[in-house]
Amino acid sequence: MLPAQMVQMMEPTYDNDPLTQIRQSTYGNPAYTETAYTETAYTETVYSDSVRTSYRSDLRYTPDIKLQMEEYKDEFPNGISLAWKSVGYTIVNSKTKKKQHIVSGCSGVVQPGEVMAIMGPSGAGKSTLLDLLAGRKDSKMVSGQILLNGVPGEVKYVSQYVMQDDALMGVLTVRENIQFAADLCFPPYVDQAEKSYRVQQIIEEFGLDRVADNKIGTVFVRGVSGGEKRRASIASQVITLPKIIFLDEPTTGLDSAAAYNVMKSIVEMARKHKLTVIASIHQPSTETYALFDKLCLIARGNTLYFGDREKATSYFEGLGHVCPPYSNPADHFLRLVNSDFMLDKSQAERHIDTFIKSYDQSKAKSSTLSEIRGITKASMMNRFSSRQTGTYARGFIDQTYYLTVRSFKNSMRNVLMFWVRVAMYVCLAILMGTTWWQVGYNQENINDRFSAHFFSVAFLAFMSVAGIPGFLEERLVFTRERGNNFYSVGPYVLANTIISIPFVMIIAASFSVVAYPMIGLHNDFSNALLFCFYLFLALIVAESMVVFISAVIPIFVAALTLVAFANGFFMVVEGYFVHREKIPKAWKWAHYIDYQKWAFEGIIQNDFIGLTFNCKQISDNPVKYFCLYGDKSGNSSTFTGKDVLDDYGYTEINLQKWALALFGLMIAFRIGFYLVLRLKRNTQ
Ligand SMILES: Nc1ncnc2c1ncn2[C@@H]1O[C@H](COP(=O)(O)OP(=O)(O)OP(=O)(O)O)[C@@H](O)[C@H]1O
Repeated sequence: MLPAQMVQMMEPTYDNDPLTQIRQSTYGNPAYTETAYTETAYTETVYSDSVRTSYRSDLRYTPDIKLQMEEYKDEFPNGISLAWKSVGYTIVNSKTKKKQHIVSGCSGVVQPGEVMAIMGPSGAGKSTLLDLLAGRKDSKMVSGQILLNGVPGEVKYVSQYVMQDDALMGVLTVRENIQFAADLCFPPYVDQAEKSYRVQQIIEEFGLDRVADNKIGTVFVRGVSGGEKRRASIASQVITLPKIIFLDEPTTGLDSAAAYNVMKSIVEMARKHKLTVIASIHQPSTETYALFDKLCLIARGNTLYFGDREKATSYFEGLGHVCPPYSNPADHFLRLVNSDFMLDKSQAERHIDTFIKSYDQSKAKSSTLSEIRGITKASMMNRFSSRQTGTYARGFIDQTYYLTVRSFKNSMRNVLMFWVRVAMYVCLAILMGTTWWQVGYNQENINDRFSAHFFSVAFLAFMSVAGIPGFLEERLVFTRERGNNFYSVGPYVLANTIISIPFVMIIAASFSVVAYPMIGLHNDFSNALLFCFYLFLALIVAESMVVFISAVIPIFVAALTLVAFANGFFMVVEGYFVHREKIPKAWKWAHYIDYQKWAFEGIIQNDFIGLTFNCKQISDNPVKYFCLYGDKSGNSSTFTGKDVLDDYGYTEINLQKWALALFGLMIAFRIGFYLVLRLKRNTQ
């Protein structure tokens, strides 16, 4: 039974609906307390003062219902502390085969509501430490212990890793991007109104109210500022208020004011919702640095200082490194521990060793260790238990639905991706129509007809390369969202396939409507429809090949070259330039996997069969004709389209089977696309 139904069964006797409270608690509302289900009356504040809800809990419910509801409430209303003891990460150097300590012996603790900065010079090990704490490293190479509320546990069930890039859909608004994340991250029993409420709340918390309905921005559309984009990206990734948040350099690429605003939003959110936040950061400004509660300063993978941010200055003063007046402490520390530019290598090593040793013997370290001991529960044999939700909040169908809706909006609004292509195809159709204008039914027009069909298929398919930039942009968003477990590969590939159908249909139809009558092809509506259908099939295979190749090599120039090469190659082995029988044995296989061949042959069959062509009259008395095809005795004035196809050896074409071959190729490329994306995740 869903919680919503359970709650409705309770028939509350108060004015305000407790449903909201109970549902909110399911995704971590800190205002919710453990007492929510005790059988005494109580009042509590939910979300904001403006939404003050009071209710009595003398409700009619059975013990069973109570149990189920307990399962859905916020498991950790007071947040989760994160502690790490002697954490290390060691790799084996592939060249020297020697062990290399990337991070070693790091300890620390961050309490709920606190925000910690990991700082250090470039290559110090910040990202590695962040990944270690987030449980993103291969456990075989990891040493030490990660403790959640004092006991070992799986960080991934209670945390979110916010990646550095702002991969958002540029043509969608800030609200739409965050709403998409909400749709996929909240479980199905959280209804639309509640999700929208939560979206509005996080928009306000991140100071995005003013630009909520502005587009993120693309190369064509001026969107929100860099700082707003970063905040929108972070907001969309923490919409469910995970208890622990890891941020990989959240301020990189921003000016100091934008960086400050980003960090301020994060800090306020952490305080308000008792979230534990850890961020790696490069050179924060004085104001941004002052927002942090704790500092973990590392170099060469070792801790040089861990503790309260406020105490760091006096700690280094104690070591004789006074922070000059009016200077930024963060800059001061980073300069102090940066040995990259020391010419003497051993001197540089000694310089860092001094800091490592000083910290090992410091009060700062011993008080950190005693704080960890303090929160360590009596028995370390216990494991941190949290509700281990499935990997995804929504099922396959929901994921596919939300992805399809978003892709549809994206394509409709993305001028570059779609409408420019449609315009280009229509222009090409006009160009072809005027060039092949009313191609006619004389025998000298046969070649023109073939070339019109060849060019229609080949050029339309070739121009599917125009989809590469749009796909690569979307792929970045996919990579981030998949990393955040918004959805799996299957729904993404399915949505991508579904959404390509209407758009490819529009392209095929807009081309056919213009080109077909202008060229003067087989004058029958059903033939025109079949022409359009075959172009549609060819294009959908071409699109599938584009996404497959772009998934294999997600680099624009490389993908473009490879797709162009494949299409060029398919043109060569199609059987148009070189007679099918003359294609060398070595390339025969390519002829059969060539989608252009199946489309071209289907289209010529559709056009030629049923048509009659005129031979050339060569004498008046007696009347004699010269026929290139069919009856060449000179007595016949016409020949059929079938005669032409027979002459070229196209005797076995079956329209249904040829369409099936195209469909099969589309499925094959889509399966390849799916496998590549799956495989890439596993190897990342
Ligand atoms: N898997 C690995 N194999 C080899 N070297 C590694 C590996 N992981 C990390 N390193 C090395 O360990 C060091 C620390 O890397 P890390 O990316 O954590 O540093 P960082 O402090 O985040 O650097 P930056 O600020 O420049 O991003 C670097 O010298 C890096 O090359």
